Amino acid sequence: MEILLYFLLFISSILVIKFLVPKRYKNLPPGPPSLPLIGHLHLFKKPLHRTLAKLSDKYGHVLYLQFGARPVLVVSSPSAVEDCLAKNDIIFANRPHLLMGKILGHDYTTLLWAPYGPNWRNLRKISSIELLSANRLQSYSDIRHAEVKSMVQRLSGQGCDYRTVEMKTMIFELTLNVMMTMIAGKRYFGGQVEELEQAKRFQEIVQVTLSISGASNIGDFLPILSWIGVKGIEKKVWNLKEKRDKFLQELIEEHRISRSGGMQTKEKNATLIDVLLSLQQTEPEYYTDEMILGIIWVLLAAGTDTSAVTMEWAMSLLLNNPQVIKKAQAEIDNNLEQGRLINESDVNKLPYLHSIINETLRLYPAGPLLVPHESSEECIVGGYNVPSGTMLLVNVWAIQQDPNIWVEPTKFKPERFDGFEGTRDGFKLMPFGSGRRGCPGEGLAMRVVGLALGALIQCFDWERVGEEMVDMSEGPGLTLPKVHPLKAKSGTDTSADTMEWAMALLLNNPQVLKKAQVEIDVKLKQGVLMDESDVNKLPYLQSIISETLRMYPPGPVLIPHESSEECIVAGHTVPRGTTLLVNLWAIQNDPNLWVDPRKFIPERVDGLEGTRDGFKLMPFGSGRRGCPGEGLAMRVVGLTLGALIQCFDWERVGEEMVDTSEGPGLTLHKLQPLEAKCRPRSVALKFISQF
Ligand code: HEM
Repeated sequence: MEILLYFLLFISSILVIKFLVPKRYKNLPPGPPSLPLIGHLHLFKKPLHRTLAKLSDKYGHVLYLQFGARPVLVVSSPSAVEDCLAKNDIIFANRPHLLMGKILGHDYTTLLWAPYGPNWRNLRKISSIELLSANRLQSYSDIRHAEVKSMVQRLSGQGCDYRTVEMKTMIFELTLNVMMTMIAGKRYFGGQVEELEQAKRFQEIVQVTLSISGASNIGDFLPILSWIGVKGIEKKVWNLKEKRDKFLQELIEEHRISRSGGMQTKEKNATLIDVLLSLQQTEPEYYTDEMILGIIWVLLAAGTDTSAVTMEWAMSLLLNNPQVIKKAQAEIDNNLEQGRLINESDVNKLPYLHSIINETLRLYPAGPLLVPHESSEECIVGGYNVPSGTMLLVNVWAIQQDPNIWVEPTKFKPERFDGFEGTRDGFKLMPFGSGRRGCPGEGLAMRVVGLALGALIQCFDWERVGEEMVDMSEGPGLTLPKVHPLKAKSGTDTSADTMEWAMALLLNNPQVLKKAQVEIDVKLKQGVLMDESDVNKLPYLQSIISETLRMYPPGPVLIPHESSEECIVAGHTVPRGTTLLVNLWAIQNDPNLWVDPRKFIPERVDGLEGTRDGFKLMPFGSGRRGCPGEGLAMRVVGLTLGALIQCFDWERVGEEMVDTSEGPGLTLHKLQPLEAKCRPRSVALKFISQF
């Protein structure tokens, strides 16, 4: 079998060299030596923009590479970009045929993937005039304001102390909600989600899309691998397409039904699907469902992650540069009336905020290599001949950090944009691309990013989670994601640690969660959110908390005591002035005292009143220096945990059990912050919707 495979590879490499590798051109741009068959694929290291920047430094800013069977031109100087995207704009206004475009782009017919020609021109016209025009965007400004307000409310609901916030998730959900409300009038994340099943399906589609977007498909460069049956990520992408198309088709159907039922939407409230369906009525042959579906997906795919990663980078840069946050807060406070949340029209009066966004887009452009273009004819770039059918990568990242163009290019200095308007400076700053295939969503992106970032700066003080600077490493993927999702501090306490442990244990023991839900449903009044006095009626919930405190006492070694006199302990003499460390954790997990001590079995403390069992269970310590906050902690944990169990169904994020490794420090906290999936329970929907 192996011999056959090598034979096929050999034969196919000869075929590729003969038929696919372009005939020798004279005056091609320079490039490093290449290997047979794979060309320069062995140099393909992520992040690709950094690898290509190093190669360009060595071989020149017009660089010619061979990714397997595909010739590639990499440009990384303003004049070379001008040659491609201004002088030869039409020639380079095509996209290469890659697997994603074939499957997710409906055989290269959608706006993102279509070749330059009448179909692309028409799609572009529709998006500019009908979907993303200034008027249309203005008509959706309330949607964006409401989403940003809801994010601020959720963050403020966490109290006045600093708390750690999962910034990445929060920002990503905000942009998805904004886009889906504009497109279909639906929000799928956060509070007030109405169609839970639909929301869950959508969330799954988004997750798979994100996991696929960072993967490269080797078959795009070595087609022979596809021919001999090496499919790579192809199957995953087909599955995604099937689920995505079914989901979007149902959304279109829903809108069609409500329109035909006489619920014609007023122009102001029309969603983008409504706009496209009314165009379908006038020209059904062109505006097919498949075409509408393609447009919606491109807007979602191109518009969500790009804006979200830009905000995440901006917040990371701000956390590492607190003086910039202070200056931006002062600008907002001086320009807006006190007590009012920033709105989109305010953003225009805030040049420093605008400079922060430009400086973020300069350092971390969401498309560091733009989207690949392809030449439809032979042309000249930087004095070199470039064959037809060459894939073009514009290394915007390298240009925007070039020390010959920018002073101290790696430093975050929004002031460098003082007095600068817009987001484009010739060909040296162009985070949204340039020319015919430049980004049509720039207006929307700048509104969403400006408003959301402005609100986060206006409404909150921010701090890093630890002493260290926020890690700024870049991950793989198309939209320059951060390797480490951003968290920021907005307090920490033992009650929070206990709740996190309890939730982790419940996720790993779903039968306990079910039993606790049944107890709450049976003992409490239906349709009413539990309150503190209910906790006393719920012995199983209390057992869960006691068992959590047994396995993971917040103070695993009690706060040190000291003997003021000589005394006898277990028959031994202990001198005066001895520090006493009580290893509570060891006692509470001692196999001589507890059966299967590392197993989470709340039933073992059935019938126990309070949280104390002699000296074998005493999470709050004992005696004169025992914890005076026990009562408060039990109320907070009991009520919060109870409400979480009452209101939501919980699931682990993946198949694996939740990692319960313990972190360093005096309080026993989880090493890995807990992540979980939840959805509101039907019994609780009514009161959740009133929050
Ligand atoms: C900060 C946010 C964003 C950034 C940095 C960004 C950047 C880009 C870049 C660099 C390109 C490729 C240009 C080229 O190939 O020459 C692009 C294309 C595109 N963008 Fe954006 N984008 C953002 C947000 C959006 C939004 C909100 C939408 C729409 C809802 C959108 C829709 C598109 C589409 C449809 C294309 C493909 C255009 C075509 O091929 O004709 N983008 N964007």
